[in-house]
Amino acid sequence: MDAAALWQRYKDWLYYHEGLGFYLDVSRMGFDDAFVADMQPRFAKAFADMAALEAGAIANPDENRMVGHYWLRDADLAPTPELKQDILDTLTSIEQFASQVRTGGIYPPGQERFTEVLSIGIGGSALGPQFVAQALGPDFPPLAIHFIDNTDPEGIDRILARLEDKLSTTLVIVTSKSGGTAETRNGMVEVRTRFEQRGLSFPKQAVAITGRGSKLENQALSEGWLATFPMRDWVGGRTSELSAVGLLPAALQNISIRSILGGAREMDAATRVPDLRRNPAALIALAWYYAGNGKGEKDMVVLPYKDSLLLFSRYLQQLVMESLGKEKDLDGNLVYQGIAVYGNKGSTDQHAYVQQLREGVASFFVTFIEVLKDRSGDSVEMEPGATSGDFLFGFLQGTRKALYENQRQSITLTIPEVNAHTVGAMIALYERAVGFYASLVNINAYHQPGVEAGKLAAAGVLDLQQAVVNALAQSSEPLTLRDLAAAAGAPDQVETIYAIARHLHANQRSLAIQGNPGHPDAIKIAALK
Ligand SMILES: O=P(O)(O)OC[C@H]1O[C@](O)(CO)[C@@H](O)[C@@H]1O
Repeated sequence: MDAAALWQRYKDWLYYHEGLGFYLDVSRMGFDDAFVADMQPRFAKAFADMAALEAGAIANPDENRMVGHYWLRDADLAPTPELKQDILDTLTSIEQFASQVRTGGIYPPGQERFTEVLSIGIGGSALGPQFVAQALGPDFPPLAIHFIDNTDPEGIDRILARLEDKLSTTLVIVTSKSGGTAETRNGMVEVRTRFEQRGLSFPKQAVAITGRGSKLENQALSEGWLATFPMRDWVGGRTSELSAVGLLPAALQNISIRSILGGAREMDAATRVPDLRRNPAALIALAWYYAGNGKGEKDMVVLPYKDSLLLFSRYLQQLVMESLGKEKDLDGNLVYQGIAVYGNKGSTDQHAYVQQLREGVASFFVTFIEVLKDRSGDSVEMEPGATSGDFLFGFLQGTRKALYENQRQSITLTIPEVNAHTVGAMIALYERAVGFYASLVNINAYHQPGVEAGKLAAAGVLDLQQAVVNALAQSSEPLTLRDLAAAAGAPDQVETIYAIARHLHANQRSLAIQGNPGHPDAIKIAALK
């Protein structure tokens, strides 16, 4: 396509939202008019599905649940007056609680005020708050935020070491919709133990964000934690950023949660328009479908050219991959759907993997995110007429062009600046794009059956570990792996028992490996006395 034709295509497909100052360019995706025409019936269905979802249909049939994250930013949309009131009341209680904590009305025992927030959660109960904290957190927040989002002991120790002197003024938020996620429970127990070792009362400094009736909620209520906030069953973990999950930590950092919600609401209105060309989320879903042939054949590389958006790619990774990565479609056919998402930030990645993007395997399309405003205040010139921001801009444009010239496709999203309003809008944009795409390929975007298999397998490994330790304790002499497996009642699990032995040995717990661990058949395992 020559330059004039490309410019025409750019103008033909350019989407601009005046209120949000938001642009979307899909001109560098190679679809033609015939493809768009072919897709129209699928989009008609996607728009109808979305309207039904917003009206309260059971859009998550496997779990028999409504899908209501859109109601969080426009409570008038909630399908019943009770739900509407619940949303409004929760918002008010978040604002009141956060304001009292910030101003010292709610304070830790024996201290003037809370100075830190420690957020414990994983997946959808961590990624949104982490992304928003990095994107919008002020330089000097009233409460500095820290995260434990794994069951890695060293990771937990590192955070606790940083908080050591401030534990007595740390507000702990435990976030878990199910209230039973092992990693989150472990993080909570670890932190609680540290509190107790320091003579601090954990309940007096703890808040739970969790589902009604969950184990976590019961614990928080029975122990008299500072507060509990709800996670409703009609809000999924990966779409929970604009529920208490994201709003409470944001409000504690003095980020305007009304602006985040307002931006999302405005984007929701824009993505409710049942016309492909006038709907930015539909355009994104169209581009995804085209790029990957409706089967996720191309990965999505997310390249925000702004440091504060670094975690957006990680946030999108869960949103897109946990929603779209499904074995079966809604009719039960095996489809193995999904879109792989990765990314970091431009132009940093130019000096890492962009080499492969430009010249290597063409297994992807790029989503560029451009932010028009460079910084608050003036910029110095690095070279005559060129600031640091001009360089960043130039690298984005240059990479986009270089990729296109080598038949690598891209989408470009442009926002005026990173603020609460635009961040809310971006979250809403991708929530909707994922919903549309799921309709296009006929899958349930709102469940995650695959995750359960890994959780069950992990529990099985821990049961086996216990059986191994018990079997060794009853043995009067060291055992070969094969004999140990037989004694533990798991003769076909020798490899897992080898892994268990290595791990326990390295931590000097319960057993020791005798012999060269590189030769599994030659080693013996002895109980540690
Ligand atoms: O909020 P919870 O129930 O602790 O779950 C955390 C995360 O774990 C998952 O359920 C996957 O295991 C995600 O969907 C969810 O965001």
